[in-house]
Amino acid sequence: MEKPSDLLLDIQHLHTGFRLKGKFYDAVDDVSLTLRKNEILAIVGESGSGKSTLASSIIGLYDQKNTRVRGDILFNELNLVGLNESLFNRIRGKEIGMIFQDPLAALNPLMRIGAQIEETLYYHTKLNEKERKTRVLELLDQVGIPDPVRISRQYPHELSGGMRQRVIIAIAIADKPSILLADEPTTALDVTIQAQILDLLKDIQDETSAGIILITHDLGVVSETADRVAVMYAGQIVEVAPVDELFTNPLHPYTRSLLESMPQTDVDDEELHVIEGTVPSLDKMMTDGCRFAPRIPWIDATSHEEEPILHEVSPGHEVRCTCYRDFYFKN
Ligand SMILES: Nc1ncnc2c1ncn2[C@@H]1O[C@H](COP(=O)(O)OP(=O)(O)OP(=O)(O)O)[C@@H](O)[C@H]1O
Repeated sequence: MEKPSDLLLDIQHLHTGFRLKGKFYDAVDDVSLTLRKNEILAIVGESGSGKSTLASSIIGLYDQKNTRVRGDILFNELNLVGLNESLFNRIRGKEIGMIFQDPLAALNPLMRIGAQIEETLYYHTKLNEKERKTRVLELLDQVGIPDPVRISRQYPHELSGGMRQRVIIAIAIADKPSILLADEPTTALDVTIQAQILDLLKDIQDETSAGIILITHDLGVVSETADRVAVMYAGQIVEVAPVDELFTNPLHPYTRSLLESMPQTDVDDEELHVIEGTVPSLDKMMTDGCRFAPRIPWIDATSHEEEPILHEVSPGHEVRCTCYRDFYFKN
């Protein structure tokens, strides 16, 4: 049974809108989600579904002038929505570690690896110089880097992509944050290295009990790593479920379509076909009705709800709109 104290992040009715030609359009539209200690929550969806916007809302990294964020993101009773920049600077890196897709872009090309990790420790801890240097080597060892002394003296371009991502992870966990936010952490890496980095994230979760938000478009990554999955489409969560439940009993037509596009899926082949189309751009997004309806035009309009909500179909498994009940694939 989960304890209330396990709750790390409580996102309620989050709307994040971008200004386009003088008008705000919500790229994240009424998203409510929780993250608990020791859990890997995957957020999946095609390009443009709002995953990165959700991540940048959590860590407060957006252009204040052209972005409107409403709702609540509660972290230890602190609301991150509207938090001032100096408080956010204390939370980012220290309480919420970040891992991004492109480690090369996230590292300073002119600074040795050890110095970059030490810089984080300098800003976020009270360790003295000697302690920081020792901790740098411990961190490199923790993320599976062989010969930490040698690697700490190297520059980012001297390391492979997988090694660089390990360095980014070392920086992200340097101050033992309670939350790790990983946005497509393995997309730029080849398959073998991807698996190693995912294993490393799981090891870190085991060792630190951190809650991890893993943003990805890759359901293979999800099946191997996540505990719970939220599927996003056009700014909304369309289905959320424990990982096994999502893979064995996918309900929303969009989830089923994503699963069908996965190689070697277990879902019944005869029944499923990939649905054509893409996520609409922000200014073309429907604001009412089922946003997925245009991609399944053969489903009768009466199957959709006028204002689709998330329905709990079993404990922890929710699906948006009633159309899933009548859904079947047809080419
Ligand atoms: N700064 C911005 N200004 C205007 N529109 C934006 C901005 N950032 C994202 N968008 C739009 O918001 C929508 C959601 O984008 P977002 O990057 O969050 O999706 P995503 O699911 O993370 O996609 P990807 O996997 O390609 O990163 C898209 O239509 C995108 O074009």
